[in-house]
Amino acid sequence: MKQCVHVLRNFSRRAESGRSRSEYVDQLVADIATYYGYNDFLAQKLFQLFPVAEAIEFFEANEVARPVTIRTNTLKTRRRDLAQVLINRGVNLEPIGKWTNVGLQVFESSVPIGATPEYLAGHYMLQAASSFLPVVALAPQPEERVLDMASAPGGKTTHIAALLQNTGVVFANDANKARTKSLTANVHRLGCKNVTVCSYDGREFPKVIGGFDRVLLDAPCSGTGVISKDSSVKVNKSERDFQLLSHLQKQLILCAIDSVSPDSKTGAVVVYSTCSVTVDENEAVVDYALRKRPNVKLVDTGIGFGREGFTKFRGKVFHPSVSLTRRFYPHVHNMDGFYVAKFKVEKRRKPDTSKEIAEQEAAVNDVDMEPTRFNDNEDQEFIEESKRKQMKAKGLRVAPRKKPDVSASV
Ligand SMILES: C[S@@+](CC[C@H](N)C(=O)[O-])C[C@H]1O[C@@H](n2cnc3c(N)ncnc32)[C@H](O)[C@@H]1O
Repeated sequence: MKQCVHVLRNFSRRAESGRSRSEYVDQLVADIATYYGYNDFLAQKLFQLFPVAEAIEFFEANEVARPVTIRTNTLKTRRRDLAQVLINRGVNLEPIGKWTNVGLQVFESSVPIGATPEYLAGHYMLQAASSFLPVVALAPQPEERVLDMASAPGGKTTHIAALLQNTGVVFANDANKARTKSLTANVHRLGCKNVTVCSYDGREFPKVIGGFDRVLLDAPCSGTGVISKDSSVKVNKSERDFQLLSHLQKQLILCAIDSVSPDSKTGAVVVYSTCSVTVDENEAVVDYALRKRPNVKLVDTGIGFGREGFTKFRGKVFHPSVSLTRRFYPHVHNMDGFYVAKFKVEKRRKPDTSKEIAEQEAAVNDVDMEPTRFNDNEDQEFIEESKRKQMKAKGLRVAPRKKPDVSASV
């Protein structure tokens, strides 16, 4: 691998005669896949995100655990007080960084950090630093109505509740009912009194309830930002998984936008985040939302660091404002890979024609896969598959899959 990287950094001077650049790249990606244990498809997909030498840093960082971090629950204590109590118990810790005033990094501990009396009393949440970011961007204000559309197990819900100072209301939704148990447990442990837990498919909003000041969509994703925590991602994701996820994310983001009241005096904000680093799940979804909902615009996340989102990627061109979105990487920021985009929602211009009205209404169920084009029948198959999964998750009976119509293809 080192030899290939060396050559690719100065190809014209170092390449063996007769060997093309793409031969070296193919060799390097194959070696990465073998050495780090990825399937070829994912190794290639992740490799494409970075310049050659940086790609190796990214794959290397995925082999190392990120720092253990906790978030102070300001509904029950202050960071300084919590730090002191934990130090007295033999925990070696330090504030995370200037960008958060509630995070602590734990270096070592003589007690299990997930079972101290302070943990059980809800004084803190064990939470990755990257998970604070979407809520920092959301910046909820006291008395607001907030929807956390995919919220289990509640790291971000409880953070939102704390920033609301237990005023207003947080609708904490998750399509997976089983996961709402841990969500409810965390809501109780942390003493959040302004949270309503519910379990709908996010695509049912805003029909279920709408008119929120702010909506967080911490979307279901492939988890390519958290490979150091879950190495199964290295081998269990295929191209089809990314297509299905991107499709679902596009549907959910439109519903998140439509659930916000543009008349909100304090908010009218949507934050979209994933713990994935792929463009399909991030910039492509955000760009899709900008195209389908002309009443939204991207704004600064307010996080203050992070790499700019891509405005161009492998032949795809996104809206220039996508550079306002932020990417976080394990090898750069020493936190899980993450992506955060913040939208401001404005009043919808009245659609001029009935055709426009129909188009706006249909967009959620009829996600186009642009700029990559897909066959409509295939799309239908993905939608059906995703509906089946949702029904199964809700414990509903699912009809057997339809057999493909072989006669039609002969
Ligand atoms: C990244 S996790 C959310 C983590 C959570 N925000 C937190 O901070 O603890 C994504 C969640 O989306 C939920 N989910 C998947 N499909 C969904 C859908 N169609 N509607 C709503 N939630 C969905 C999953 O059950 C999962 O809990």
